[in-house]
Amino acid sequence: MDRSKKPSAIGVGGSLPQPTVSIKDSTIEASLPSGESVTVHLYGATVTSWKANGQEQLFVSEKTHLDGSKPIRGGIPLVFPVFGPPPQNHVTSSLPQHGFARNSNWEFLGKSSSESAETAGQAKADLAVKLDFGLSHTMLTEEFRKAWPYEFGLVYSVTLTKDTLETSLQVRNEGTQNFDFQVLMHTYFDIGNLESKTYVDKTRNAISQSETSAALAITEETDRVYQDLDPAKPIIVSSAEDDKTIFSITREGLTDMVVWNPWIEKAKGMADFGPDEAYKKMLCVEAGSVSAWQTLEAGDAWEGGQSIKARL
Ligand SMILES: O=P(O)(O)OC[C@H]1O[C@H](O)[C@H](O)[C@@H](O)[C@@H]1O
Repeated sequence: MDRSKKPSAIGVGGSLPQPTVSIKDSTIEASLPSGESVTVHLYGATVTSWKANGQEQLFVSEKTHLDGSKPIRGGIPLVFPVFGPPPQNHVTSSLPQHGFARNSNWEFLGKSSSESAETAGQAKADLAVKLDFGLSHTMLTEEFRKAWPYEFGLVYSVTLTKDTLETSLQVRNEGTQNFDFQVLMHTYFDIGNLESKTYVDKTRNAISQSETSAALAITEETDRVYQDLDPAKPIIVSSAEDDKTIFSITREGLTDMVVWNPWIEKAKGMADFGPDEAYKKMLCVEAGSVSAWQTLEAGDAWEGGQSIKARL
């Protein structure tokens, strides 16, 4: 029997609080009725804040530029189409370090929210809000378009649920030529205080040849690329002191993981990193596909993403 046209009973369903989305200047903020929120800056479609369990989960440098003159130092900058300094004599050679996605103005494509099916006694438990952002070749500066002359479309989705932050990127080849790309979600985690406790990144399932230990202690400058990981097996960032999980990251389509902490000297050398000692409260754990090139054929699309749980 089709009851869709019948008025719903007062107090059921529709009267429950819904997610809110607000747009202010160049930022989009989404909040759930349970208090979690996420903020995305249109410059780079950079997630600049994720609040969950009553606290900020991402690190943003006090000295970051937010005016579009430099990539945002913190949150989740997106690396595309090249990771690190571009190789010489390569199609990406004229691009800046980490490509152009983090230094381009994206557009907000809209929001959608969803709820899990109502189950007895557990109505609408899994409320989620998704924000979509777009970047295409027509939106790039002339300089970037010349440096990477492919016709592409990116759709970046940021989904907030009570327990997770999910970020996923769809890359479309809208041209007639194949292109190669690398991609990375350069997540700066706020880990509280590295000084009073030692934190480790448990790359439990790393099959990298050089990494024999399942856990990596962060006690000095660290910049490593772990390759060929099983994306479904979580990377755990935990406190060595009490082995408590701080973050747990699963991925789809992203088999590499970069772990980076600049430590004291490098932190001091970065003009947009501050305060100097902030290296003690941040750790970058970056899900990506960077150790090889993904080839995307004309007309094809690729998708990859991460799902993060914090301080559960
Ligand atoms: O200073 P950026 O261009 O933002 O790069 C910051 C860092 O990104 C990644 O984590 C790389 O592995 C590091 O080598 C690099 O220093």
